[in-house]
Amino acid sequence: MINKKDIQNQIIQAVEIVKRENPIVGSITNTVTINFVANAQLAVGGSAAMVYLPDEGEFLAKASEATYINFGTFIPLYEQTLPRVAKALHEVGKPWVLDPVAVGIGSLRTQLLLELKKYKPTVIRGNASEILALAGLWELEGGTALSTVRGVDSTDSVTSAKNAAVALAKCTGGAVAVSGKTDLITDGSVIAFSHGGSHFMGKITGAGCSLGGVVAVYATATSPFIAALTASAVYNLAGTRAEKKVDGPGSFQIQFLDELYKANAGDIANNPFEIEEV
Ligand SMILES: Nc1ncnc2c1ncn2[C@@H]1O[C@H](COP(=O)(O)OP(=O)(O)OP(=O)(O)O)[C@@H](O)[C@H]1O
Ligand SMILES: Cc1ncsc1CCO
Ligand SMILES: [Mg+2]
Repeated sequence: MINKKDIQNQIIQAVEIVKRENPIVGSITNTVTINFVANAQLAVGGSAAMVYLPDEGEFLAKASEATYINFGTFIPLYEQTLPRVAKALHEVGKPWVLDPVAVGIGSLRTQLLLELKKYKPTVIRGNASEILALAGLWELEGGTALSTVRGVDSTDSVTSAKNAAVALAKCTGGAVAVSGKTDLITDGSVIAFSHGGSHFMGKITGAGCSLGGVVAVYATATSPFIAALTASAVYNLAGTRAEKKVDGPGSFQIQFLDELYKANAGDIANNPFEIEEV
């Protein structure tokens, strides 16, 4: 039986370990939101390091405690960097988070996302359209054709990606997090729905990218499922709190970072969520 209190205790532990240990997390992420990703990782207690080059990525894969790989602004160099880094992570058994941004919009991006399947990302994080399309690309149940993706923003509901998320989690043995108005997090046998956040999160770029970076920070301290749930919970809590203090997306982004920093372990664990068994 899944026990909500037990999950909340694990969230508290993860938050406190991260704040105490300041774990180093390497990222290969898009140029649009790279600064926001690093700032969010620092705000929750992590230490950020961003790279592009293959050998530097391999170095960080081993030297850092977790890694974040985001496909946002794709460049040809990644044809070398990403498989080498994912292979290194798989071999040393370090946790890593995959954000398959805009899966399906180009052939190299598609080819590399197919290639990464065998390195089993610890957590896959994306919006509903990306989770549906990645499951389709990996030929899993619940997936859709790649051609449904139009860009980096979601056109599908979180609940429509439920079967795809479960299938992806069963395929990797890790966790999958689908973001939207309500976030869905699963390890393939349990599903959590995390509530809160703000409509302003869809009006700033990088809420999802930075969420992925923060999942990687928590993945240094706990299981893939708890890491993804903890990150969603602190995002939803900080989003709810920030919205009350601002009147537009510019000030929201600044206030959101402050609220990420100020959120304490107990409040994060108490952010509303429910669980169900698959
Ligand atoms: N309408 C909304 N209401 C509440 N929270 C939201 C809303 N839209 C997004 N969020 C929150 O914003 C965060 C990012 O989710 P989103 O689905 O926007 O990611 P994304 O599309 O990958 O973003 P990006 O690619 O711009 O980084 C999550 O924590 C999610 O809960
Ligand atoms: C807007 C945008 N374009 C490529 S990556 C990115 C950041 C959100 O995914
Ligand atoms: Mg995204």
